Amino acid sequence: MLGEATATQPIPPVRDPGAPTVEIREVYKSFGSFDILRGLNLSFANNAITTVLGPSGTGKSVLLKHIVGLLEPDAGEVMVFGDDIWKASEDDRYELRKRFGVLFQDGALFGSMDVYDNVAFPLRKHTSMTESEIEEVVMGRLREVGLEAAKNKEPGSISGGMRKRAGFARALVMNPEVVLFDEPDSGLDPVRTSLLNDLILQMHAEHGGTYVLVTHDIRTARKVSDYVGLIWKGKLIHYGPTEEAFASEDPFVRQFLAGDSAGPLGMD
Ligand SMILES: Nc1ncnc2c1ncn2[C@@H]1O[C@H](COP(=O)(O)OP(=O)(O)OP(=O)(O)O)[C@@H](O)[C@H]1O
Repeated sequence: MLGEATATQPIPPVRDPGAPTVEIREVYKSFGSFDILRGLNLSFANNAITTVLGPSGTGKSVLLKHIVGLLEPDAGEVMVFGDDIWKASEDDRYELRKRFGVLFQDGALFGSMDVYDNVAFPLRKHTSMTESEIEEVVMGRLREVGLEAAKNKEPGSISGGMRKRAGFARALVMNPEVVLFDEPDSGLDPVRTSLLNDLILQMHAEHGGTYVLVTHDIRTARKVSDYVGLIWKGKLIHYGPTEEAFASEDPFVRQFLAGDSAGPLGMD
C-alpha cells in the first residue's frame, strides 16, 4: 500500500530519488481502428516544466489521461513515482492520483459551488483537516492566484481567465508533486495567456514539482518550459531543453515551432 499524501502529512518520497517521477515507456493506445499512441517513450524531467507539443489529434490529451490513470494503455508502462500506475491495485491508483494536480481546459469547476468551495473540495474529500485549517490553505491559494475577492462567486459569473486561475488554485491545493495542464491557454486572449503563464512560472518557482503542459501556443511553450517534447503520429520525435528545441535544425521541429506551412508536416 502506498503512503497517503494529504495536505497535513508529508508526502512520501519517490522510491528512487534519481528516477523520473513520470515516465512513459513504449505506450500504445488505439481507439477502434485509430492508432493514437504508437510506442511512445517520454521521460519527464523531475521538478521542471515540460511542454508537450504536436499537431491536433496527435494524442496529447490522451497522453495526459494515461499519466493520471484515466486511460489504460493497450501496451507499455506508465510509471509514476516509481510504480506502473496500471499495475497498481485500484486502491493504490486512487492514492497515486491524489499526488497529481490537474488543470483541465476550462478549469473543470463545479458549477454549483462557489470558487472557495471548489478550491476547498479536494481538502474536504481527501484529508481530515478542520474547516479553519482548510480556510487557511484555500485563502492562501486564492491569494496567490489573485482571486481572494472572487471567493464567493460561482464559476458561471466569472471570466474564463478567472476560472482557469481558480482551477489552478484547486489543482495546487493538495501540494501535488506533479501538475498536468491541458491547454491552459485555450480560449484566453494573448494578454491573459501571458498573465497565466507568469502565474504558472511563479507557482512553480514557489512550490516546485514536475509540471507537464499541453498547449498549441508556441509562445507559451517558449516562455514557460524548461523542456519541450514534440509528438507526431503517436511517437516522440523530439525532447530536450527549450532553447535547443527552438534552435533545432530538424525539419519537422523547425516547421512546427515556426508555425510554417512549408515542411514535412501536412494536414493529414
Ligand atoms: N475516449 C476516446 N474514445 C475514442 N477516441 C478518442 C478518445 N479520446 C481521444 N480519442 C481520439 O484520439 C485522438 C487524439 O485525441 P487527443 O485529444 O489526445 O488529441 P490532441 O493531440 O490533444 O489534440 P488537440 O491538440 O486538437 O487537442 C483524437 O482523434 C480523438 O478523437
